[in-house]
Amino acid sequence: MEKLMIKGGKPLSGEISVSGAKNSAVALIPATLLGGSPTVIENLPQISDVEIYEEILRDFGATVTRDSDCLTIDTSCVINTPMPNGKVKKLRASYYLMGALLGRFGEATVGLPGGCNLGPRPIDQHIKGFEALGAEVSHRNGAIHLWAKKLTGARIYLDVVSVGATINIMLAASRAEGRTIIENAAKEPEIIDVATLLTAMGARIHGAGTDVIRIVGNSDLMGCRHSIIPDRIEAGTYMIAAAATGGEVTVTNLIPKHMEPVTAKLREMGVTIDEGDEALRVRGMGPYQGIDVKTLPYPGFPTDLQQPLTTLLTRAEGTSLVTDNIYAARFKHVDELGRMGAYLRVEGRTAVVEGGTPLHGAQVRATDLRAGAALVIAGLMAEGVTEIAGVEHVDRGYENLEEKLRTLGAELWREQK
Ligand SMILES: CC(=O)N[C@H]1[C@@H](OP(=O)(O)OP(=O)(O)OC[C@H]2O[C@@H](n3ccc(=O)[nH]c3=O)[C@H](O)[C@@H]2O)O[C@H](CO)[C@@H](O)[C@@H]1O
Ligand SMILES: C=C(OP(=O)(O)O)C(=O)O
Repeated sequence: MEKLMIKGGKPLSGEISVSGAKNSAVALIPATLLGGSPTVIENLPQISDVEIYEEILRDFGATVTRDSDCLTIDTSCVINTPMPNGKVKKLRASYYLMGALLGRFGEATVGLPGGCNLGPRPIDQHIKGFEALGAEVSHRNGAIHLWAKKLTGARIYLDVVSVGATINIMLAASRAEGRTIIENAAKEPEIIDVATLLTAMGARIHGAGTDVIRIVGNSDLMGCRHSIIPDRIEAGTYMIAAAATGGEVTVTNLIPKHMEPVTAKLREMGVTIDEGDEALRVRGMGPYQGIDVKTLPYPGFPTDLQQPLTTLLTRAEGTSLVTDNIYAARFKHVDELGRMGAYLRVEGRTAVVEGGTPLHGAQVRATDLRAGAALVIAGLMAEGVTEIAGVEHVDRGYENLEEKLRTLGAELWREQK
Protein backbone atom coordinates (compact mmCIF):
# COMPACT_ATOMS: atom_id res chain seq x y z
CA MET A 1 0.00 0.00 0.00
CA GLU A 2 1.24 3.47 -0.89
CA LYS A 3 1.60 5.92 1.99
CA LEU A 4 2.38 9.61 2.10
CA MET A 5 5.08 10.31 4.68
CA ILE A 6 5.51 13.79 6.15
CA LYS A 7 8.23 14.98 8.51
CA GLY A 8 6.55 18.00 10.04
CA GLY A 9 7.30 20.92 12.28
CA LYS A 10 8.75 23.33 9.68
CA PRO A 11 7.10 26.63 8.68
CA LEU A 12 6.28 26.71 4.96
CA SER A 13 7.87 29.54 3.05
CA GLY A 14 7.95 30.73 -0.57
CA GLU A 15 5.59 30.88 -3.52
CA ILE A 16 3.13 28.30 -4.80
CA SER A 17 1.00 28.39 -7.95
CA VAL A 18 -2.58 27.14 -8.08
CA SER A 19 -3.72 24.71 -10.81
CA GLY A 20 -6.98 24.72 -12.76
CA ALA A 21 -10.15 23.95 -10.80
CA LYS A 22 -11.05 20.28 -10.42
CA ASN A 23 -14.76 20.99 -10.11
CA SER A 24 -14.70 22.99 -13.35
CA ALA A 25 -12.54 20.49 -15.22
CA VAL A 26 -14.82 17.56 -14.47
CA ALA A 27 -17.81 19.48 -15.86
CA LEU A 28 -16.07 21.03 -18.86
CA ILE A 29 -14.79 17.70 -20.17
CA PRO A 30 -18.26 16.10 -20.47
CA ALA A 31 -19.64 19.44 -21.78
CA THR A 32 -17.50 18.91 -24.90
CA LEU A 33 -19.88 16.05 -25.79
CA LEU A 34 -22.41 18.74 -26.73
CA GLY A 35 -20.30 20.21 -29.55
CA GLY A 36 -19.96 19.05 -33.13
CA SER A 37 -16.29 20.05 -33.53
CA PRO A 38 -13.11 19.86 -31.37
CA THR A 39 -12.82 21.81 -28.11
CA VAL A 40 -9.53 22.82 -26.51
CA ILE A 41 -9.44 23.10 -22.72
CA GLU A 42 -6.43 24.87 -21.21
CA ASN A 43 -5.08 24.99 -17.63
CA LEU A 44 -6.32 21.47 -16.98
CA PRO A 45 -5.08 20.00 -13.68
CA GLN A 46 -3.27 16.64 -13.82
CA ILE A 47 -5.31 14.83 -11.18
CA SER A 48 -6.88 11.39 -11.16
CA ASP A 49 -10.49 12.60 -11.54
CA VAL A 50 -9.50 14.34 -14.78
CA GLU A 51 -7.51 11.32 -16.01
CA ILE A 52 -10.53 9.06 -15.43
CA TYR A 53 -12.76 11.49 -17.32
CA GLU A 54 -10.32 11.50 -20.25
CA GLU A 55 -10.57 7.69 -20.32
CA ILE A 56 -14.37 7.78 -20.15
CA LEU A 57 -14.51 10.08 -23.16
CA ARG A 58 -12.14 7.79 -25.07
CA ASP A 59 -14.42 4.86 -24.16
CA PHE A 60 -17.24 6.75 -25.91
CA GLY A 61 -15.07 7.05 -29.02
CA ALA A 62 -13.87 10.63 -28.58
CA THR A 63 -10.35 11.60 -29.69
CA VAL A 64 -8.61 13.07 -26.67
CA THR A 65 -5.10 14.52 -26.97
CA ARG A 66 -3.15 15.99 -24.07
CA ASP A 67 -0.30 18.44 -24.48
CA SER A 68 0.93 19.45 -21.02
CA ASP A 69 -2.04 21.24 -19.34
CA CYS A 70 -3.99 21.49 -22.59
CA LEU A 71 -6.57 18.94 -23.72
CA THR A 72 -8.08 18.73 -27.20
CA ILE A 73 -11.30 16.74 -27.35
CA ASP A 74 -13.04 15.80 -30.58
CA THR A 75 -16.42 14.26 -29.81
CA SER A 76 -17.76 14.31 -33.37
CA CYS A 77 -17.55 10.50 -33.68
CA VAL A 78 -18.76 9.44 -30.21
CA ILE A 79 -21.19 6.57 -29.87
CA ASN A 80 -23.78 6.73 -27.10
CA THR A 81 -22.71 3.66 -25.13
CA PRO A 82 -24.55 2.75 -21.90
CA MET A 83 -22.17 3.12 -18.92
CA PRO A 84 -23.94 1.49 -15.97
CA ASN A 85 -20.74 0.46 -14.17
CA GLY A 86 -16.96 0.80 -14.16
CA LYS A 87 -15.21 4.15 -14.38
CA VAL A 88 -18.36 6.21 -13.80
CA LYS A 89 -18.45 4.88 -10.24
CA LYS A 90 -14.96 6.20 -9.50
CA LEU A 91 -15.88 9.86 -9.42
CA ARG A 92 -18.75 12.09 -8.44
CA ALA A 93 -18.81 14.21 -11.54
CA SER A 94 -19.70 11.29 -13.83
CA TYR A 95 -23.27 12.51 -13.21
CA TYR A 96 -22.55 15.24 -15.81
CA LEU A 97 -22.62 12.52 -18.47
CA MET A 98 -26.39 12.43 -17.88
CA GLY A 99 -26.98 16.07 -18.87
CA ALA A 100 -24.40 16.03 -21.66
CA LEU A 101 -25.56 12.78 -23.32
CA LEU A 102 -29.22 13.67 -22.90
CA GLY A 103 -28.50 16.99 -24.62
CA ARG A 104 -26.50 15.42 -27.44
CA PHE A 105 -28.43 12.18 -28.08
CA GLY A 106 -31.73 12.50 -26.20
CA GLU A 107 -30.75 9.36 -24.29
CA ALA A 108 -28.27 8.28 -21.60
CA THR A 109 -27.62 5.30 -19.34
CA VAL A 110 -25.18 6.22 -16.59
CA GLY A 111 -24.39 4.39 -13.33
CA LEU A 112 -24.92 6.23 -10.06
CA PRO A 113 -21.81 8.32 -9.33
CA GLY A 114 -18.96 7.72 -6.86
CA GLY A 115 -16.80 10.45 -5.33
CA CYS A 116 -16.17 11.30 -1.71
CA ASN A 117 -18.23 9.37 0.79
CA LEU A 118 -19.72 12.24 2.77
CA GLY A 119 -23.00 10.55 3.77
CA PRO A 120 -26.07 10.67 1.49
CA ARG A 121 -25.52 12.58 -1.77
CA PRO A 122 -28.84 12.33 -3.64
CA ILE A 123 -29.33 13.51 -7.24
CA ASP A 124 -33.09 14.07 -7.08
CA GLN A 125 -32.73 17.73 -8.18
CA HIS A 126 -30.80 16.69 -11.30
CA ILE A 127 -33.62 14.25 -12.14
CA LYS A 128 -36.28 16.88 -11.44
CA GLY A 129 -34.54 19.17 -13.94
CA PHE A 130 -34.23 16.52 -16.66
CA GLU A 131 -37.90 15.59 -16.27
CA ALA A 132 -38.92 19.24 -16.52
CA LEU A 133 -37.03 19.43 -19.84
CA GLY A 134 -39.09 16.50 -21.12
CA ALA A 135 -37.00 13.43 -20.26
CA GLU A 136 -38.43 10.14 -19.05
CA VAL A 137 -36.28 8.81 -16.20
CA SER A 138 -36.07 5.21 -14.98
CA HIS A 139 -33.70 3.17 -12.80
CA ARG A 140 -32.11 0.14 -14.46
CA ASN A 141 -29.82 -2.14 -12.43
CA GLY A 142 -28.19 0.64 -10.41
CA ALA A 143 -28.03 3.01 -13.37
CA ILE A 144 -30.20 5.93 -14.40
CA HIS A 145 -31.76 5.73 -17.85
CA LEU A 146 -32.86 8.99 -19.45
CA TRP A 147 -34.79 9.29 -22.68
CA ALA A 148 -36.38 12.23 -24.43
CA LYS A 149 -38.04 12.48 -27.81
CA LYS A 150 -37.35 16.19 -27.63
CA LEU A 151 -35.94 18.51 -24.94
CA THR A 152 -37.90 21.69 -24.41
CA GLY A 153 -36.89 24.64 -22.22
CA ALA A 154 -38.69 24.89 -18.87
CA ARG A 155 -38.77 26.85 -15.62
CA ILE A 156 -37.07 24.79 -12.89
CA TYR A 157 -36.95 25.73 -9.22
CA LEU A 158 -34.27 23.81 -7.29
CA ASP A 159 -35.46 22.73 -3.83
CA VAL A 160 -31.83 22.51 -2.69
CA VAL A 161 -28.99 24.77 -3.85
CA SER A 162 -26.94 22.23 -5.80
CA VAL A 163 -23.77 22.76 -7.83
CA GLY A 164 -24.19 19.45 -9.68
CA ALA A 165 -27.90 19.91 -10.48
CA THR A 166 -27.36 23.51 -11.69
CA ILE A 167 -24.57 22.47 -14.07
CA ASN A 168 -26.31 19.28 -15.23
CA ILE A 169 -29.48 21.18 -16.12
CA MET A 170 -27.40 23.85 -17.91
CA LEU A 171 -25.75 21.10 -19.99
CA ALA A 172 -29.01 19.51 -21.14
CA ALA A 173 -30.78 22.88 -21.56
CA SER A 174 -28.00 24.15 -23.83
CA ARG A 175 -29.29 21.82 -26.56
CA ALA A 176 -33.00 22.11 -25.66
CA GLU A 177 -35.48 24.00 -27.77
CA GLY A 178 -36.42 27.34 -26.23
CA ARG A 179 -35.66 28.96 -22.91
CA THR A 180 -34.87 27.32 -19.57
CA ILE A 181 -34.89 29.25 -16.32
CA ILE A 182 -33.15 27.74 -13.29
CA GLU A 183 -34.32 29.36 -10.04
CA ASN A 184 -32.49 28.97 -6.73
CA ALA A 185 -29.43 28.03 -8.78
CA ALA A 186 -26.01 27.55 -7.18
CA LYS A 187 -23.63 30.52 -7.60
CA GLU A 188 -20.19 28.86 -7.41
CA PRO A 189 -17.47 30.28 -9.70
CA GLU A 190 -17.26 26.88 -11.42
CA ILE A 191 -20.84 27.41 -12.65
CA ILE A 192 -19.78 30.65 -14.34
CA ASP A 193 -16.84 28.77 -15.87
CA VAL A 194 -19.11 26.12 -17.39
CA ALA A 195 -21.54 28.81 -18.60
CA THR A 196 -18.61 30.60 -20.28
CA LEU A 197 -17.69 27.42 -22.18
CA LEU A 198 -21.29 26.70 -23.22
CA THR A 199 -21.71 30.30 -24.38
CA ALA A 200 -18.54 30.03 -26.45
CA MET A 201 -20.00 26.82 -27.95
CA GLY A 202 -23.13 28.70 -29.05
CA ALA A 203 -25.68 28.53 -26.21
CA ARG A 204 -27.11 31.76 -24.79
CA ILE A 205 -26.72 31.88 -21.01
CA HIS A 206 -27.44 34.82 -18.72
CA GLY A 207 -27.23 35.09 -14.96
CA ALA A 208 -24.62 32.40 -14.18
CA GLY A 209 -23.17 33.38 -10.79
CA THR A 210 -26.60 34.58 -9.59
CA ASP A 211 -29.46 32.41 -8.35
CA VAL A 212 -31.47 32.77 -11.56
CA ILE A 213 -29.88 31.41 -14.73
CA ARG A 214 -31.53 31.75 -18.15
CA ILE A 215 -30.46 29.44 -20.96
CA VAL A 216 -31.57 29.55 -24.58
CA GLY A 217 -30.61 26.27 -26.22
CA ASN A 218 -29.01 25.73 -29.60
CA SER A 219 -29.09 22.35 -31.36
CA ASP A 220 -25.96 23.26 -33.30
CA LEU A 221 -23.24 23.81 -30.66
CA MET A 222 -19.65 23.95 -31.91
CA GLY A 223 -16.26 23.36 -30.25
CA CYS A 224 -14.28 26.27 -28.80
CA ARG A 225 -11.16 27.15 -26.78
CA HIS A 226 -11.45 27.66 -23.03
CA SER A 227 -9.08 28.18 -20.10
CA ILE A 228 -10.14 26.82 -16.69
CA ILE A 229 -10.38 29.13 -13.66
CA PRO A 230 -7.96 28.56 -10.74
CA ASP A 231 -8.90 26.00 -8.11
CA ARG A 232 -10.13 28.00 -5.11
CA ILE A 233 -10.16 24.88 -2.91
CA GLU A 234 -6.55 24.02 -3.73
CA ALA A 235 -5.63 27.69 -3.11
CA GLY A 236 -7.48 27.66 0.22
CA THR A 237 -5.73 24.45 1.25
CA TYR A 238 -2.30 26.05 0.74
CA MET A 239 -3.38 29.25 2.52
CA ILE A 240 -4.49 27.19 5.50
CA ALA A 241 -1.29 25.11 5.40
CA ALA A 242 0.80 28.31 5.46
CA ALA A 243 -1.08 29.60 8.51
CA ALA A 244 -1.01 26.19 10.21
CA THR A 245 2.77 25.91 10.02
CA GLY A 246 3.36 29.53 11.07
CA GLY A 247 4.85 30.21 7.65
CA GLU A 248 4.87 32.93 5.02
CA VAL A 249 3.57 31.82 1.63
CA THR A 250 2.44 33.68 -1.48
CA VAL A 251 -0.26 31.71 -3.26
CA THR A 252 -0.30 32.80 -6.91
CA ASN A 253 -2.58 32.30 -9.93
CA LEU A 254 -5.77 32.64 -7.91
CA ILE A 255 -8.75 35.00 -8.06
CA PRO A 256 -8.75 36.87 -4.71
CA LYS A 257 -12.52 37.51 -4.94
CA HIS A 258 -13.14 33.74 -4.98
CA MET A 259 -11.12 33.42 -1.78
CA GLU A 260 -13.07 36.01 0.26
CA PRO A 261 -14.90 33.56 2.55
CA VAL A 262 -11.57 31.90 3.39
CA THR A 263 -9.59 35.13 3.69
CA ALA A 264 -12.25 36.57 6.02
CA LYS A 265 -12.21 33.59 8.39
CA LEU A 266 -8.41 33.36 8.46
CA ARG A 267 -8.16 37.09 9.24
CA GLU A 268 -10.74 36.62 12.01
CA MET A 269 -8.36 34.09 13.56
CA GLY A 270 -5.43 36.50 13.40
CA VAL A 271 -3.71 35.40 10.18
CA THR A 272 -2.20 38.26 8.15
CA ILE A 273 -3.21 38.24 4.47
CA ASP A 274 -2.04 40.76 1.86
CA GLU A 275 -3.82 40.91 -1.47
CA GLY A 276 -2.15 41.20 -4.88
CA ASP A 277 -3.72 41.12 -8.36
CA GLU A 278 -3.76 37.36 -8.72
CA ALA A 279 -2.06 36.39 -5.48
CA LEU A 280 -2.48 36.35 -1.72
CA ARG A 281 0.42 36.46 0.73
CA VAL A 282 -0.36 34.58 3.94
CA ARG A 283 1.68 35.22 7.08
CA GLY A 284 0.85 33.11 10.06
CA MET A 285 2.82 33.99 13.15
CA GLY A 286 0.06 33.28 15.67
CA PRO A 287 -1.21 33.17 18.32
CA TYR A 288 -4.58 32.46 16.70
CA GLN A 289 -8.04 32.86 18.16
CA GLY A 290 -10.64 30.12 18.01
CA ILE A 291 -13.58 30.95 15.71
CA ASP A 292 -16.97 29.57 14.72
CA VAL A 293 -17.41 28.54 11.10
CA LYS A 294 -20.52 27.45 9.21
CA THR A 295 -20.27 26.02 5.71
CA LEU A 296 -22.76 27.34 3.16
CA PRO A 297 -23.19 27.42 -0.63
CA TYR A 298 -20.98 30.06 -2.32
CA PRO A 299 -20.26 32.81 -1.32
CA GLY A 300 -20.43 31.14 2.10
CA PHE A 301 -17.48 29.25 3.56
CA PRO A 302 -16.92 26.17 1.33
CA THR A 303 -17.60 22.73 2.75
CA ASP A 304 -14.56 21.51 0.80
CA LEU A 305 -12.30 23.54 3.11
CA GLN A 306 -14.09 22.65 6.33
CA GLN A 307 -11.81 19.70 7.06
CA PRO A 308 -8.50 21.52 6.36
CA LEU A 309 -9.65 24.48 8.46
CA THR A 310 -10.51 22.17 11.37
CA THR A 311 -6.87 21.06 11.43
CA LEU A 312 -5.69 24.68 11.66
CA LEU A 313 -8.13 25.34 14.51
CA THR A 314 -6.38 22.74 16.68
CA ARG A 315 -3.66 25.44 16.94
CA ALA A 316 -6.00 28.27 17.95
CA GLU A 317 -6.71 29.41 21.49
CA GLY A 318 -10.02 28.41 23.06
CA THR A 319 -12.92 26.46 21.60
CA SER A 320 -13.94 26.59 17.93
CA LEU A 321 -17.20 25.30 16.47
CA VAL A 322 -17.15 24.04 12.88
CA THR A 323 -20.63 23.33 11.49
CA ASP A 324 -21.09 21.68 8.12
CA ASN A 325 -24.48 22.72 6.74
CA ILE A 326 -23.88 20.96 3.41
CA TYR A 327 -22.75 17.49 4.53
CA ALA A 328 -23.75 16.49 8.07
CA ALA A 329 -21.37 13.52 8.05
CA ARG A 330 -18.21 15.16 6.69
CA PHE A 331 -16.24 14.50 9.86
CA LYS A 332 -14.26 11.32 9.23
CA HIS A 333 -11.02 13.28 9.71
CA VAL A 334 -11.87 14.04 13.33
CA ASP A 335 -10.85 10.66 14.79
CA GLU A 336 -7.65 10.71 12.74
CA LEU A 337 -6.71 14.16 14.06
CA GLY A 338 -7.38 12.75 17.54
CA ARG A 339 -4.70 10.11 16.91
CA MET A 340 -2.27 12.97 16.31
CA GLY A 341 -3.01 14.61 19.66
CA ALA A 342 -5.83 16.99 18.72
CA TYR A 343 -8.65 17.38 21.18
CA LEU A 344 -11.94 17.53 19.30
CA ARG A 345 -15.31 15.80 19.06
CA VAL A 346 -18.37 15.75 16.83
CA GLU A 347 -21.77 16.87 18.12
CA GLY A 348 -24.46 16.50 15.45
CA ARG A 349 -23.19 18.32 12.38
CA THR A 350 -20.63 20.34 14.39
CA ALA A 351 -17.01 19.61 15.26
CA VAL A 352 -16.08 21.09 18.62
CA VAL A 353 -12.35 21.84 18.58
CA GLU A 354 -10.55 22.53 21.85
CA GLY A 355 -7.52 24.36 20.54
CA GLY A 356 -3.96 24.78 21.68
CA THR A 357 -3.01 21.11 21.47
CA PRO A 358 0.30 20.40 19.72
CA LEU A 359 0.13 17.60 17.13
CA HIS A 360 2.52 14.66 16.89
CA GLY A 361 3.23 12.28 14.01
CA ALA A 362 1.05 9.14 13.83
CA GLN A 363 -0.28 6.55 11.40
CA VAL A 364 -3.55 7.89 9.98
CA ARG A 365 -5.93 7.19 7.09
CA ALA A 366 -7.46 9.60 4.58
CA THR A 367 -11.06 8.48 4.09
CA ASP A 368 -11.88 11.10 1.45
CA LEU A 369 -10.20 13.87 -0.54
CA ARG A 370 -10.39 16.77 1.90
CA ALA A 371 -9.93 14.53 4.95
CA GLY A 372 -6.64 13.74 3.20
CA ALA A 373 -5.86 17.45 2.78
CA ALA A 374 -6.66 18.00 6.47
CA LEU A 375 -4.22 15.22 7.43
CA VAL A 376 -1.49 16.55 5.13
CA ILE A 377 -1.75 19.91 6.92
CA ALA A 378 -1.73 18.11 10.28
CA GLY A 379 1.39 16.21 9.18
CA LEU A 380 3.11 19.47 8.20
CA MET A 381 2.30 20.93 11.65
CA ALA A 382 3.21 17.85 13.71
CA GLU A 383 6.46 17.01 15.42
CA GLY A 384 7.82 13.74 14.03
CA VAL A 385 6.74 11.65 11.07
CA THR A 386 3.12 11.19 9.96
CA GLU A 387 2.14 8.26 7.72
CA ILE A 388 -1.02 8.85 5.68
CA ALA A 389 -2.78 5.87 4.08
CA GLY A 390 -5.57 6.32 1.52
CA VAL A 391 -3.45 8.76 -0.46
CA GLU A 392 -5.37 7.91 -3.66
CA HIS A 393 -8.16 10.14 -2.34
CA VAL A 394 -5.76 13.10 -2.24
CA ASP A 395 -4.64 12.37 -5.80
CA ARG A 396 -8.23 12.97 -6.98
CA GLY A 397 -7.87 16.68 -6.34
CA TYR A 398 -4.30 17.96 -5.83
CA GLU A 399 -1.88 18.27 -8.73
CA ASN A 400 1.78 17.59 -7.85
CA LEU A 401 1.05 17.87 -4.14
CA GLU A 402 4.48 16.73 -2.91
CA GLU A 403 6.41 18.72 -5.51
CA LYS A 404 4.49 21.90 -4.75
CA LEU A 405 4.88 21.55 -0.98
CA ARG A 406 8.59 20.70 -1.33
CA THR A 407 9.18 24.06 -3.04
CA LEU A 408 7.89 25.60 0.22
CA GLY A 409 10.44 23.63 2.26
CA ALA A 410 8.20 20.74 3.36
CA GLU A 411 9.71 17.29 3.81
CA LEU A 412 7.39 14.65 2.36
CA TRP A 413 7.66 11.53 0.24
CA ARG A 414 5.78 8.34 -0.71
CA GLU A 415 6.56 4.83 0.48
CA GLN A 416 5.15 1.41 -0.34
CA LYS A 417 4.34 -0.18 3.04
C1 LIG B 1 -17.69 17.50 -8.57
C2 LIG B 1 -18.13 18.64 -7.74
O1 LIG B 1 -18.34 19.75 -8.22
N1 LIG B 1 -18.25 18.42 -6.44
C3 LIG B 1 -18.65 19.50 -5.57
C4 LIG B 1 -20.15 19.64 -5.64
O2 LIG B 1 -20.70 18.38 -5.28
P1 LIG B 1 -22.24 18.09 -5.56
O3 LIG B 1 -22.62 18.70 -6.88
O4 LIG B 1 -22.44 16.66 -5.39
O5 LIG B 1 -22.89 18.91 -4.41
P2 LIG B 1 -24.28 19.68 -4.40
O6 LIG B 1 -24.02 21.15 -4.49
O7 LIG B 1 -25.18 19.07 -5.40
O8 LIG B 1 -24.81 19.32 -2.95
C5 LIG B 1 -25.19 20.31 -2.01
C6 LIG B 1 -26.20 19.72 -1.05
O9 LIG B 1 -27.41 19.45 -1.74
C7 LIG B 1 -27.83 18.10 -1.56
N2 LIG B 1 -28.43 17.65 -2.83
C8 LIG B 1 -27.76 17.81 -4.00
C9 LIG B 1 -28.32 17.43 -5.19
C10 LIG B 1 -29.60 16.86 -5.18
O10 LIG B 1 -30.16 16.49 -6.22
N3 LIG B 1 -30.26 16.71 -4.00
C11 LIG B 1 -29.70 17.10 -2.80
O11 LIG B 1 -30.32 16.95 -1.75
C12 LIG B 1 -26.52 17.35 -1.23
O12 LIG B 1 -26.79 16.17 -0.52
C13 LIG B 1 -25.78 18.39 -0.41
O13 LIG B 1 -26.24 18.38 0.92
O14 LIG B 1 -20.55 20.66 -4.73
C14 LIG B 1 -20.26 20.36 -3.36
C15 LIG B 1 -20.83 21.48 -2.51
O15 LIG B 1 -20.17 22.65 -2.74
C16 LIG B 1 -18.75 20.19 -3.18
O16 LIG B 1 -18.53 19.71 -1.87
C17 LIG B 1 -18.17 19.21 -4.16
O17 LIG B 1 -16.77 19.31 -4.18
C1 LIG C 1 -16.34 16.49 -2.29
C2 LIG C 1 -15.45 16.73 -3.21
O1 LIG C 1 -15.38 16.17 -4.42
P1 LIG C 1 -16.44 15.21 -5.15
O2 LIG C 1 -17.73 15.97 -5.20
O3 LIG C 1 -15.84 15.07 -6.51
O4 LIG C 1 -16.53 13.95 -4.39
C3 LIG C 1 -14.35 17.72 -3.00
O5 LIG C 1 -13.75 18.14 -4.01
O6 LIG C 1 -14.07 18.07 -1.84
